[in-house]
Formats: sequence, C-alpha cells, structure tokens
Amino acid sequence: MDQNVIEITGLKKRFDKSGFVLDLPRLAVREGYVTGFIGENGAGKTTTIKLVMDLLFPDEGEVRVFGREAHAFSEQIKRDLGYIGEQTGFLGQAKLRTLREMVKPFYPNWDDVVFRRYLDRFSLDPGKKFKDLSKGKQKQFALALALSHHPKLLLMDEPTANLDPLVRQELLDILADEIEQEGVSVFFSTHITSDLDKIADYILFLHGGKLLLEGEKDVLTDSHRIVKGRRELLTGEVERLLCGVEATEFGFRGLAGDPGAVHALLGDEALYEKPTVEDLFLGYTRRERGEAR
Ligand SMILES: Nc1ncnc2c1ncn2[C@@H]1O[C@H](COP(=O)(O)OP(=O)(O)OP(=O)(O)O)[C@@H](O)[C@H]1O
Repeated sequence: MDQNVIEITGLKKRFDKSGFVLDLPRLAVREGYVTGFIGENGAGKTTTIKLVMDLLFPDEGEVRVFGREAHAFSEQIKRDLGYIGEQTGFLGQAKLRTLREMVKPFYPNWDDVVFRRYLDRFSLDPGKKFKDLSKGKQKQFALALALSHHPKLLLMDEPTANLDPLVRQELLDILADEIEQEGVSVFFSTHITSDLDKIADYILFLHGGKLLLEGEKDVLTDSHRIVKGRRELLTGEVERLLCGVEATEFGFRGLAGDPGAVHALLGDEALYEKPTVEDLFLGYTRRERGEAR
C-alpha cells in the first residue's frame, strides 16, 4: 500500500492575469488513505485539483495519477477516478435518470446497484431535475455518480461545503465505508478543518501556491502543542518559539512546533494542549502573514 495515487514533481503553473504562481517541487497523495488539502482562499487548491484532472496543463513539471502521466493518459485515468468539483458541471435541466444515462457509458465499471443504493440512501428522486435539487442534494447526487463506477481515487474540491452538519457527517461516514470496503483513496480540499480531524490520515497545507506543511495528521498534531499561559510568561524568547500568538493583557496562546523547547523555558507554569487541524492551520497561516500579535 506504499504507492502514491497522485505524484506531482517540479510543477509550476502561472496565471499571467492574476500573477498567481503554483510552485510544487513535490506533492504526493498516498494510496488507501484520506488526504486533506487545506489552505486559505486563493492558495491554489482548485488549481492543483484541476491539474490532476487534466483540466489545466502545467507550465513546467509533471503530474502523475496511478503512476501515469495525467495528460497523456487522461481518459484511462478518469475511468478510475471519482471527481466532485466545486461547481457540478451537470446539465441543470436534465433529470437525474437522464444524467445517469449520459454518464454511465464513460465508465466500464459502472454499477447500477450501487447507483440505486445511493439514490435511495439520499432520498433522491430520479425523476427530478438536477437544477431543482438543493445544493446539498446536488452534492449527494454528484457523490452517488462518483461512487457508482467503483473509483480507485475520489478527488473532491470542497465536497462538504454547503452541507448541513447531519448530511456532512453522513458523507464522512460514507467515505469511511468506501475506504474500508473498497480501499478507495481520497483526496479532498476543504475549509472545514473539523472534517479533517475526523477522517484525514494525511494533511497537505498549501499557502500562496506552495506546500507549507505536510504529513501524517496524528504525527503533526502529536508533535505540536498549543501553549497557554499568563501574559508575563510571554518573553521575547518564548514568542520566537511560537507561531500565531494571540495575546491579551492577561494571557497568551500560541502554537509550538517544538514544545520541548517551550517547556524548557516555562515548565509547568504554562498549559500544553494537543492542537486541532484548525490550530495548525491558523498558527502557520498567521506566521506566514507575519500576523503574530
Ligand atoms: N484562470 C485563471 N486566471 C487567472 N488567475 C486564476 C485563474 N484561476 C485561478 N486563478 C488565481 O489563482 C489563485 C489560486 O486560485 P485557486 O482557485 O486555485 O485557489 P483555492 O485555494 O482553491 O481557493 P478557494 O479556497 O478560495 O477556493 C487565485 O489567486 C486565483 O485568483
């Protein structure tokens, strides 16, 4: 299982109009795991996903999916890939059953039993038009289509946006089932970091077009600590060991990448808590923006 389903090397993608540059010397998504892709608005997540989907072409470097070059093998790759984009590109006027007819021929592994099972599970009426579904129901339909051809990789751009907490939890449960039963790999971007606390094995954190932090989620959260203490403990020396420091008259809070070094200075005078993915995200983003206090 030590394969990478996505492997990007030496990639550069520039948008002359906006001046944005995506610069990824190396990015890998491992087979059989859930990898969460986070980053602030405009960090380049959608651009990366579009490059993997061969909807954009790199200026430099290479994108490989299932070990094959993404552009040259685009058709073969897509057969094994379930994609849910930010905007579902379905023809809104079409009924769900018509959309099934349109999509099915592209996938040799199409499975009507799975498709019907998900329509039932999501209470989706095949006679309804896509445009008449709520945004959440549209996402569920997109997921039903994506899962009905037994993909090896689910590639999703903000799949849980616009979903109420119950539907979001159901989607996460479905992903967990698919991983367990079908061994599917999952790569998805999100702003809802609590979803990553729940199901991600790996985290890729993009900032300004570059990978800022990556690794196994448990290793990242175990190796960092949120440090809290009284305001007078926040000396310059302590502050240099923290990122994303928030301080008031009375106290402070900051993320430590080397908690041992902070403990050597503050000992048990401070509190040390395991961070969430959101804590990591905020700490590193603020550090990059030079926003600390
Ligand atoms: N076709 C394009 N032409 C010019 N600039 C573009 C184009 N597509 C994206 N960009 C710019 O590239 C940057 C990255 O955009 P991208 O959509 O990949 O970010 P994102 O991380 O997905 O953001 P969000 O979380 O807001 O969806 C942004 O500054 C965006 O304006």
